[in-house]
Amino acid sequence: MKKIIVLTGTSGVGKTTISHYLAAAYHIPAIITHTTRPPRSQEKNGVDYYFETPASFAQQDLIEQVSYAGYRYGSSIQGLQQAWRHANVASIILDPAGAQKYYERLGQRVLFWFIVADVPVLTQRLQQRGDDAVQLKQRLQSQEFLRDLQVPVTLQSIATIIPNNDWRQTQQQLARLVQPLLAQTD
Ligand SMILES: Nc1ncnc2c1ncn2[C@@H]1O[C@H](COP(=O)(O)OP(=O)(O)OP(=O)(O)O)[C@@H](O)[C@H]1O
Ligand SMILES: Nc1nc2c(ncn2[C@@H]2O[C@H](COP(=O)(O)O)[C@@H](O)[C@H]2O)c(=O)[nH]1
Repeated sequence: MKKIIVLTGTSGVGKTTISHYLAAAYHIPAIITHTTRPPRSQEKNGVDYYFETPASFAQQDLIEQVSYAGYRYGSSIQGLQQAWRHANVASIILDPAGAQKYYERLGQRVLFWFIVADVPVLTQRLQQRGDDAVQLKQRLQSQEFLRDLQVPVTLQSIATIIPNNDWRQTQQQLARLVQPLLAQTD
């Protein structure tokens, strides 16, 4: 059965880092989603996101879409189909509402991994990542940031919690989770 790892957690917990690691270490492709948010300094169109205008975002064929800290985000059916053409397991980064939608549509195919880290740790990481200071301040105070510190109640029963304070320990937990998954046949 094709599977999708849904990575969720608040800003700066390491979702992108983990999705890149899953791709590099385990050949688990990351599905690229769409956003109207402007790119950060290191981000590239078609790699980190498809960066859209509000008009081009509205033309996408999306499975689900949300507003987060003032911008639109959404994931396309084509992204999922393309990833599953090449691999049995793919990953995607979604907020809790998107994760809930995927679970409703895909049921047992969804592996819901909720990433956590201590707030002082992730705040420092976001500063070091070079996030714009004004935008970072807004984000750390946003209701979405605070909401996404905890597993949504509706997904608690399927959530796997992944602490990401220490990268070596994170890698070890990922290995324990991924190896049996990749060993399963389709
Ligand atoms: N275990 C770790 N140890 C040290 N630094 C880390 C660790 N995990 C992630 N980072 C760093 O923390 C910063 C935030 O990580 P990342 O961009 O992956 O978070 P994110 O959850 O995708 O954030 P956002 O939702 O804001 O895009 C990055 O600079 C990344 O290199
Ligand atoms: N429901 C969806 N959520 C998404 C999608 N792409 C990203 N996200 C989530 O948005 C916030 C903000 O992301 P950032 O890159 O600006 O920090 C974060 O929680 C992501 O998980 C999507 O297509 N659908």
